Order: sequence, then C-alpha cells, then structure tokens
Amino acid sequence: MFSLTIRRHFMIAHSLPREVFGPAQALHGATFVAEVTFRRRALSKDAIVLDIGAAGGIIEAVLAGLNYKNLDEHPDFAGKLSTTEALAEYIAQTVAGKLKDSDDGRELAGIDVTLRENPDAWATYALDLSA
Ligand SMILES: Nc1nc2c(c(=O)[nH]1)N=C([C@H](O)[C@H](O)COP(=O)(O)OP(=O)(O)OP(=O)(O)O)CN2
Repeated sequence: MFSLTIRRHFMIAHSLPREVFGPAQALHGATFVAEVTFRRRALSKDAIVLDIGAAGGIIEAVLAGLNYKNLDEHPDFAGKLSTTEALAEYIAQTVAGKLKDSDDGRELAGIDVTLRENPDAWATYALDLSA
C-alpha cells in the first residue's frame, strides 16, 4: 500500500455544548492542522498516488468551507457537535466526494484525516474506499 500525505491548517470558532467539554462549552477558537493521507494499492502510470499540487488544491477547497467560520452557524454542523473527531470525518468524506468521479479517485483505497488541535492531542478518521 502506498500513501501520500498533505498538510494544511485552518482556523475555526465553535462551542461544544455538552457538560463533558467543560470550559469548551463556551464559544472558543481553534487552529487545526489537517494531515490528509491518500492510500492506493498500486501507483499510477506516472508512479504517483496523486499529484501533490492537485491533492493540495482539493484539500484547500474543502478547508476553505471551514476556515474562519463559526461552526455553530455552519449548515453542515447544524445539530451536530464539531469535535476534532467529527471534523476529521467531515473532511475525509468531503475530500472523497470531490474525488469520487475522477480516474485517480476511483483508484484510491482510502483517505485518512488526522486533525491536530494542539501538539499533544489529535484525532484520526480512516475512510476505506472500494479500490
Ligand atoms: N475527544 C475530544 N475531546 C475534546 C474535544 C474534542 O474535539 N474531542 N474538544 C475540546 C475543546 O474543544 C478544546 O479543544 C479543549 O478544551 P479544554 O477544556 O481546554 O481541554 P481539555 O478537555 O483537554 O482540558 P480540561 O482539563 O478538561 O479543561 C475538549 N475535549
């Protein structure tokens, strides 16, 4: 299995209105580092998983929908908790949606998103695809 990982960061505001989250029940900001890993069983005819520039562009397009947003007001998170874990799943699914109809996208075995909310805490969502 081959993998290619691209890293970007984005900033959001949100609240997590459940007792378990303590002070984070209030509106607060976060800067996340997103590491998006594309997995592929065999390399393309160009000997790559995906073109780095193309992959970076897709990730930037997805993160642009979150960057500088208050997720409490974001329609995709209405009635949902925007935890690090949930955001990782959202990014993986949205990136997969953008790739699904492309030749490269059909060859992917998976997309994993690791979101680092600080140097000591991160979450990963692993999306397995059919290839
Ligand atoms: N599993 C998760 N736990 C928490 C998340 C999360 O996304 N997934 N998010 C938060 C807060 O949004 C914030 O990032 C940290 O809040 P904070 O209360 O400052 O941090 P801790 O929970 O680490 O520390 P406390 O000792 O409980 O204050 C919180 N948890």
